[in-house]
Amino acid sequence: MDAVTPEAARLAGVTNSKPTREEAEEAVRTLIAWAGDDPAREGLIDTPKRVVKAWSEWFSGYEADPMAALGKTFEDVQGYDDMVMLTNIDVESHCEHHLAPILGVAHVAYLPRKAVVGISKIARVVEIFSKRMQTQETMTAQIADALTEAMQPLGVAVLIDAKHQCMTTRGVHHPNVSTITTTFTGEFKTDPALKDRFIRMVERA
Ligand SMILES: Nc1nc2c(ncn2[C@@H]2O[C@H](COP(=O)(O)OP(=O)(O)OP(=O)(O)O)[C@@H](O)[C@H]2O)c(=O)[nH]1
Ligand SMILES: [Zn+2]
Repeated sequence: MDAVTPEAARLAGVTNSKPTREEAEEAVRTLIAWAGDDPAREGLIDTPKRVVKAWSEWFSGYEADPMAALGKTFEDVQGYDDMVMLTNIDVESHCEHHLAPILGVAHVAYLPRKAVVGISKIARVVEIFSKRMQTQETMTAQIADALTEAMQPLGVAVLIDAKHQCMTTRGVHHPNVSTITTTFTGEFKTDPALKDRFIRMVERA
């Protein structure tokens, strides 16, 4: 994570440069000491380096632009005009309140107006938004917004079903609770039969 993209800066509301890798590693040493261990002991000596590297994977979504991922659309689909749906897209995110993992799946559908996108790009968009500090509600809405902006479809449906480790491994400690969030736009909002079809597909996914 060496550069802050304009997209990331806008989202974070910052324009100043980010801390150096060395400063980030020093912050990890501080947290290790605060937790009660010795950051200088052999087993922990390389941990700050590893943690910073892991963070650049877990938060790689600040570097990526979802609209660039959705930049290429196709119109030659032989008149195909029904719902396109991807189920069980893995979601590996972190809650913005505790930086604890959010693990689950996203189900995403859209009703094309004209343009469609490569199906892998939908999974990429889920990944880009999930690899940021998030709330599940924001992530759900952002995925729907990005697809709407890129394709101007007749409607979008997004359902995320996830477990928040801030709730399952600490705090209120309910290990079995799942959180489900949905965003429906356009015809998914106005046509109950279409929304029902989406829900039924999710149930059998
Ligand atoms: N709405 C929403 N809440 C979330 C999400 N991720 C975590 N939270 C909640 O954010 C809240 C933060 O509450 P606070 O009272 O500020 O923090 P806390 O003292 O750590 O709360 P507890 O988790 O209840 O121990 C908690 O209720 C979390 O369950 C999310 O994606 N969406
Ligand atoms: Zn949390």
